Order: sequence, then C-alpha cells, then structure tokens
Amino acid sequence: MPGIKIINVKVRDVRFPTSLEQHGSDAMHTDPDYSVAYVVLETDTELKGYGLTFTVGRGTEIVVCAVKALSTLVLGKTLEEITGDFRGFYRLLSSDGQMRWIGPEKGVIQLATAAVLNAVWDLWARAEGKPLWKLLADMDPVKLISCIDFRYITDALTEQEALDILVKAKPGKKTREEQMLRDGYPAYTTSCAWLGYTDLQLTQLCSEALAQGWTKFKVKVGADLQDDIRRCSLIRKLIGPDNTLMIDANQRWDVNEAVHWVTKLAEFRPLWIEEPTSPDDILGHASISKALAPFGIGVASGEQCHNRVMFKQFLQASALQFVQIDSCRVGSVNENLAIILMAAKFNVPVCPHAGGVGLCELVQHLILFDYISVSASLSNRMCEYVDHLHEHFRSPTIIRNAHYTPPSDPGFSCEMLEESVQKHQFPEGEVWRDIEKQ
Ligand SMILES: C[C@H](O)[C@@H](O)CC(=O)C(=O)O
Ligand SMILES: [Mg+2]
Repeated sequence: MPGIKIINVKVRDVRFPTSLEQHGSDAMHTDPDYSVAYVVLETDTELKGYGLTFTVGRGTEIVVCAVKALSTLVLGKTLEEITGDFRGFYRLLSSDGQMRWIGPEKGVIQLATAAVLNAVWDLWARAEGKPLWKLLADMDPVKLISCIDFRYITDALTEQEALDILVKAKPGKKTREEQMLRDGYPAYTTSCAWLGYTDLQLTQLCSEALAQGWTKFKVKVGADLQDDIRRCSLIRKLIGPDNTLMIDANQRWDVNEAVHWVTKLAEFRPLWIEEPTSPDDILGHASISKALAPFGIGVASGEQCHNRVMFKQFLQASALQFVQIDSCRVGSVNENLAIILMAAKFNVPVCPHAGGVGLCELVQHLILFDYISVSASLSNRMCEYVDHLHEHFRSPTIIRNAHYTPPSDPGFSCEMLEESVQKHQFPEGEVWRDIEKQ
C-alpha cells in the first residue's frame, strides 16, 4: 500500500437511454436516462480505483467538469497519505477554500466529491484485497471514526458517542457476518411500478416478482390521484394483504397536499410515503410525519438529501421514520458513515435508496456494514433493488430469494465493463450515435 500513488484521474459521461422504455420514471423525473459520471483513478501500480456518481441524463457533463476541477486535489497523492488522514482528505475536497463557494457540500460539487471519494474507497478496498463492506466491518472503530468529518454534527453525535455505538455493536459481529453470507440482506423491488408503466406491465412484472420470492414492493405515485388509487389498488390485490407496499412521490407535493393525497391512499396500507415534498423542507417533512402517524404511515427520504447536516436536522426534528442513504449523493462512504451512526443514535432504521444505475452495486456494501457493525437489527429494514443495467458492471449485484448476496470481489463494485462504457459514452458512443440517426 505505501507505494500506490494516484497519477491520473479519468472521468467520462456515460448514459443509458432508459427513458425510451420509461424505466426509472416517476412523478418528477418523467424521462430519466440513467447516467453516471464515471471515474477511474490510475496509479503507478497495476491497481486502479473505480468510482461513480449517478444522474438522470442531461447535466452529467456538468458533474464531469466538477470532477475535473477536483482532480487536482487528488493527483500525486498516495493511498497511504489519504487513508492515514481520511478526515483531512475529505475536508480538502469538501472545504477547498475556493471551490466550497459552489457548494458547500451540496449539489453538483457534492456529486463530484462522491464520485472521486467512491473511487478512493474502491482503490483502498482493492489494495486490501477485500470487498468494501468487509474492509469496513473489519476496521478498528477508532480508525473508522477517523474517516468521518464531525464538523457541524457534534450537537447530535460526538466522536465519543459514535465510538460507543461501534463498540457496543462488537459482540455478535461474527454471527451477523455469517448470517449475511448465508441468507443475504433483505431487499424490496421498485422495478414493477415505475410511473410510466402501463397497468398491464405492472401486473406482469408484479406477478413475476411474486413468483421469484419478492415480498416488498414500491409504487411511484404523485402525478394523478385517481391513477394512484387505481394502481395502488391493483398492486395491493396482486401482492395480497400481508406483503409490504411503499409509495414514492419524488417531491411532487406541497406539505398540505401531501397529507391530503396520502390520506386518500391510506386504505392500501403503505409502510411509508417517500419524498412527499421538497427534499430541503425539514419542517414540512416533520408536519407530514405528524399528520400521517395516526394512519401508521411513515415518511422516508434521503436520495436527494445533500449532506450529514440536513440528515442531522431531519432526525432532530423527527421528520423521517426511514433514513434513505444514497451512495452517490453525499460525500461517499465518509459522510454515509456519519449518517448511519446518527440514524443509530436516533434509533431510526436505514433503508437505502438504490433506484439508478450502479446504486444497488454500491449501497449494498454500506447496508451490510450497518447491519454487521452498527444497528445489529433487521427490524423495519430493507435495501431497495431495481432490476436494470447490472450487466454493465464487472461485479454485478447478486439477488437470491429477494436478498442481496454480499459481494466477494475486492473493491466497491463500481467498475464498469469497458465495452459498455465505450458504447454508452455521451454523445460519441455507438448507442447515442444510433439514437441520433433515428
Ligand atoms: C429517477 C429515479 O428512477 C427515481 O425515481 C428513483 C427513486 O426515487 C427511487 O428509486 O426511490
Ligand atoms: Mg425514491
């Protein structure tokens, strides 16, 4: 490890035309082309680090520019220098004296930070010859804590409290790891009910999913109340009274509208309403949570929550009942560790977001770590799964009986097949040239 020096940062704009078939569509993102800013850290050894951040099409070129702007901070660093003071390196990227003005720690620059740091974590895990979840699970708690930037969150979680949570969870770690290797981590599927799918598609996909052993389903809502009532009624009939249903509005409503709309869907017994309103409206989420509690419906959010500071406030305000971490939205593993530990302190379950390309591959590592080393609980917990584009990854997710099988390849599962990258590179890849011609 001492000898591994980063000598080049490559970043590419890779897009998949998922909008053509309405995969991934919701009430706000009606035509998403699942995309990534894809980063490769080349080193002076054979090892490379692969990282990415997710977007939904146009604008990926802006994230690519932001990664290029950050790359000067990474070039020439050794892996040992970075991991020897990962908190310092996180701050270097997130708090650069000039670049922080275009954030700080939010929006495009935060997505770019995620892509770069995901690549660094991938490189570290590869250098150690372990999948990332195992690197984290085996890491000494003091070392783990040293990767987290506690700035702005110590009023909710101190370093000592974070350490105590990790130490308290030590007993039983081995058993939980064995359990995960044997049974996997429970998952739910969103792939049956994207908003642009017809009722026929929904019926077919849901029936197939039930036959494959899925028991937890998420439906997109929010564009039209009568459509939502019809679709939720259809899916509830298909899955029966005992399986789990969640609904996701992707930020479509105002606060009072959200309460009114979800009340109309309460008869279908959704476990949660996801992103009912603006992802920035913490007090709005708190009002919605309070209004829906009597119906037994929780509020979930996080896929567009900028950073640990906002998660802190969501938790302090009891504005969320499910914390949806995202591997590519906040500052990579470093910031997600802070969020996972805060969720543990506030006793709120973490149910990761994974609707996008590559997000299942990455976030499975974080939720495995959460179970093995932090929460030690599966109660009310599950990880999202979407059945798209896994074939473009070197180590794709493996689902068995609606559970994520822990990855065994070293790294963070970010590496894409070079052929896929070339074909889908925007705008020059073959796939996009063909679409241009039509
Ligand atoms: C645009 C994405 O597909 C989004 O709809 C994903 C999402 O909200 C989810 O998976 O949850
Ligand atoms: Mg969502």
